[in-house]
Amino acid sequence: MIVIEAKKLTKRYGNGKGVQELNLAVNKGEIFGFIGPNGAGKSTTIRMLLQLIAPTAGELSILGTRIGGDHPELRARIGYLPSEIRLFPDMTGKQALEFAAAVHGIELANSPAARYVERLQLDTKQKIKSYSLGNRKKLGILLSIVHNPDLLILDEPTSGLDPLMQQEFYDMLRELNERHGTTIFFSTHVLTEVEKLCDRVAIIREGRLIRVSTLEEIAADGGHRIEAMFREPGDKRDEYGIRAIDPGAIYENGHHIFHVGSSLNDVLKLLSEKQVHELNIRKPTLEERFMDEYRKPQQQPQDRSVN
Ligand SMILES: Nc1ncnc2c1ncn2[C@@H]1O[C@H](COP(=O)(O)OP(=O)(O)OP(=O)(O)O)[C@@H](O)[C@H]1O
Repeated sequence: MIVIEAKKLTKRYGNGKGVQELNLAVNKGEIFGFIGPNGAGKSTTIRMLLQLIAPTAGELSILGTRIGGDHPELRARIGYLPSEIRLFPDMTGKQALEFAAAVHGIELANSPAARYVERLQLDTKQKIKSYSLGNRKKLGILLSIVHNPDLLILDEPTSGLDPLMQQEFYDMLRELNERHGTTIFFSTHVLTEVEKLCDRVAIIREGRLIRVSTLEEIAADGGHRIEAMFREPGDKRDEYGIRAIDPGAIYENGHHIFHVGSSLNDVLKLLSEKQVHELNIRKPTLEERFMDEYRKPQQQPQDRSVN
């Protein structure tokens, strides 16, 4: 079953920004990462998934319901953690959780949130106004799962959590996913988060989806990362023909960083004719592959495999 299905989903703001013709299919039980640099369109997409804003064009179905008009029944099946949570400051954590459970017509004790309060080491007797940023985040996470949603949407969920709590949070998400079959869709800038959690990842840039892949597919992309420093100072990308090999080549502090496909012959020939001061050739890390995807010159929209 497809839990999130977007076809040519578009949101255009008055300033021409937004997201353009997104095609996306997230399957039931997937942990799906949505990554992209600042301003790429992650929050805009999430707001459309939550029916907080209406698309300008395109189609969207959530949990088998075609979006358009009001769908209160869907709200009972979706959990959402916004990137910045607004909470009632004078409530205690426990009161907030009980309130959220009551809104959904359930007992807090029967909710998955009750199980995780202790795990996340949250003191729910304290008033929310005394909570640190990390504790507010923890409460937000618990509030988003109070009603055991079928689909959990998280907007930059771990910002503000220390590494130990992040790990606890990842374990919790994995457990929710395995025990309840919860489909999890989350946006992030944090690449290690994607690596630790996701089955598949969509990369968005400048409002367009540039890739949807499994992590294995991204890791298996062929190619080499080359970092070269030349005896002659300055940026040699054009003069030495480096940009002809990789239009996305970058120049930083005397280093020329570029990528080639599986064959190194052309680049070795080129380098052998120059005065090379330092050279490093290796397979890129997963993080570098993501950064490459961010930096790549914009391709024709949707010309990479999008499932
Ligand atoms: N209400 C709005 N009116 C006009 N432009 C907007 C509005 N909301 C977002 N934008 C623009 O749309 C683009 C996408 O923004 P969005 O907030 O969705 O990106 P994002 O990927 O969530 O970024 P970040 O990681 O910084 O939160 C940006 O260029 C942003 O400036």
